[in-house]
Amino acid sequence: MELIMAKTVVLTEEYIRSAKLYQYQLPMDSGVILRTQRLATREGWIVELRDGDKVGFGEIAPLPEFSHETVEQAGEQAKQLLESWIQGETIDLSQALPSVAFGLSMAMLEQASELPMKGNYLVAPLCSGDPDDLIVRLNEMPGEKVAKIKVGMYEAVRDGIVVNMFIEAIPDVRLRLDANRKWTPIKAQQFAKYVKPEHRAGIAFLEEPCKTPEDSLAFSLETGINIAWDETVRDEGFEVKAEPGVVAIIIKPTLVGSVQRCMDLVKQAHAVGLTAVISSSMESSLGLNQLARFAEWQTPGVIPGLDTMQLFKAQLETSWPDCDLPKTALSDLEVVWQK
Ligand SMILES: O=C(O)CCC(=O)c1ccccc1C(=O)O
Ligand SMILES: [Mg+2]
Repeated sequence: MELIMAKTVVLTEEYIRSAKLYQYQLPMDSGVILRTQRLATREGWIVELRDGDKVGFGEIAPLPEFSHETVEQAGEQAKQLLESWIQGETIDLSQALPSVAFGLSMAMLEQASELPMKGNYLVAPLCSGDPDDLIVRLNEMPGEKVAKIKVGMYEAVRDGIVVNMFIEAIPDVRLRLDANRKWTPIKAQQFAKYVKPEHRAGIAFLEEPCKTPEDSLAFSLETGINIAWDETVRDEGFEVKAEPGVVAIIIKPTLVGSVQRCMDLVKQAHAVGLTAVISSSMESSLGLNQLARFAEWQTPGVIPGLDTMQLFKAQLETSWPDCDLPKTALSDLEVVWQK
């Protein structure tokens, strides 16, 4: 009898689908530069899915200079796919724009109560200014001390000195360095030359040292410094495989695509012994919280690359732990579409 009743409830709920699309704009810290442009305002969409009394949210926010789609294109596609979802159709996200696939699949996951609540908020502190600030934060960090430093912006010599300084100040630190494909093989070699050999073990990995994956692999072979793929994960035809010197893949869901695609990548990475690191594409606090939950669920024990709340001047709906920035509620946003 109980079984039959439960079934009836599910059937009726399936046909009470509704959805909303909110538009958000959040002010950024004045110093945020993405490749060639300053990002003064972060823009995107929040999708709200309802089915019966179950609700789920997702963030669709193409990142300028990184995503290939614009925020307008993403919004248009989101509306089309939401129309189908409302009709009760199963929607195929494998062909959708990455940011749309990510936001919609996350909303569906949350709506189906399949995204666990517990998040990993122990993020890898990102050094985006004064190295002394990072040392203070690392000393306060419980457990494994992992930090992320951008390299390749100034002289390779300076980067080498900064790395030596960190490892000398905090001997058990595990640095994640990120060159974002900025170096030629010669520049990368210069950097390696300045990092004292006994300090190389303090580098957990260096993300994308060179302009091409081939040069990065050669760099790792020559220097013994472990590397990780980030941009390469989004290259056409990328396949997860074990390669000498490669220890991790960085997964930025907004740039990669659906939750399912991200889970496949994590699974494939683990199968060949690589670490998978869930990382931010500068989502608002709403999306960032979901990424922290996703990271705890799919990559337990691995510190995610989510220290990007500090780049914002405001939060959205969900608070980020220990962040005292002002918060905009979803109810303050404009609903641009609903059904
Ligand atoms: O990965 C992290 O720890 C923080 C996120 C980050 O570095 C990033 C965020 C948005 C766009 C590009 C990048 C990057 O990897 O350079
Ligand atoms: Mg990177």
